Amino acid sequence: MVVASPSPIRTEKIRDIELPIIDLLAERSQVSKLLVKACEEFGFFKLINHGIPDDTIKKMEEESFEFFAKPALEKQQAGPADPYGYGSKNIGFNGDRGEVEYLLLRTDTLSISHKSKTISNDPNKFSFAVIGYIESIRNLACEILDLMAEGLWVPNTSVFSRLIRDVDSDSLLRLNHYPPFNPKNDGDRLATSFHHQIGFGEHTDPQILTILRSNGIEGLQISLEEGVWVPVSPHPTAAFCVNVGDLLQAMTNGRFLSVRHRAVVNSCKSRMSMAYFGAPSPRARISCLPNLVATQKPPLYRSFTWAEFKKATYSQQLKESRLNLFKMINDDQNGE
Ligand SMILES: C=C1C[C@]23C[C@@]1(O)CC[C@H]2[C@@]12CC[C@H](O)[C@@](C)(C(=O)O1)[C@H]2[C@@H]3C(=O)O
Ligand SMILES: O=C(O)CCC(=O)C(=O)O
Ligand SMILES: [Fe+2]
Repeated sequence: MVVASPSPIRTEKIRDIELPIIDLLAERSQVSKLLVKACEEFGFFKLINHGIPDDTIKKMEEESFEFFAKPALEKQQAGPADPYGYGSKNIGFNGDRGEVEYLLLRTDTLSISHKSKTISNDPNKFSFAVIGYIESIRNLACEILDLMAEGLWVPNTSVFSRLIRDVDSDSLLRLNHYPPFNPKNDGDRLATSFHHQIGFGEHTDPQILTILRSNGIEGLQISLEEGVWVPVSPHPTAAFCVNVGDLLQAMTNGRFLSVRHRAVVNSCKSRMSMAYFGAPSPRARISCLPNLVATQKPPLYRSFTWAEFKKATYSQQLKESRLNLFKMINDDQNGE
């Protein structure tokens, strides 16, 4: 028998914190300092004056809305999400569920052109919009990563961006749609449990960097302290919210934080988000940067390939802390 677990929302605290807003048009060394500070303190920030043309964003959003407005059977033509394709309510392969439907796409041109035939009645229009959006977002991600490297005084400032510029980069685009959910109007027996107001359960993003755009409806929350959730208010002009992924935390030897976040469902408005996850090639080896290691700060994680990390990610539930599997075991911790 399935028993609804008691609602955890009553034991959670919601706190209001304003995330840093970073203006990419400000003076370069100032921007890189602010980026480093934001990644160390929050792992998240909002971005303004990012330079992505409105039209590129608009075209992508229109395609996304059009797709989610289709009848379920048509959307399923793009699926199942194994892991690329269309999914609804089931997330990943380990029993996670949420009030969300989504489309997960690889970001290489060939795969988008191919997949678009199963997604849209006008595949050329769809692939044109997606390829244009991905190209702009990838360039933006690289620009941010180079600035971060400058702020960290890393000798080779393309140390992060070269990973996602790789032709074999495993970057992803995820389109999420959270239909409005009002438990009172839902006949589902479990509907009154808090579980069903969760659109996308708490997790960290495994990749290097995530660039998220939402349709101005609130729902994203971050947790800097266990049990305390901070809603990220949609910024009227900040088109993007950026966050550090697990790989960047590992490469910066824990200086940057890959922070837990989740998406909750709005009771009357439909929410849509588009997340670009910048990832390296499966063969890429991830190790912490030498200039961030010192006698007092030994490496926190062992070196690993993205293929290894991804395998661990997909074998676990959303909420698991995957980086823990790669922690160095040092003698102090063994009490020796
Ligand atoms: C339950 C899962 C879904 C996920 C793979 C995983 O096993 C654990 C991490 C999940 C996550 C979170 C961030 C991204 O949305 C995502 C695409 C990713 O790379 O890791 C998802 C995975 C997914 O939905 O397939
Ligand atoms: O929809 C959102 O705001 C967050 C989605 C998310 O965290 C993800 O897709 O990994
Ligand atoms: Fe996420």
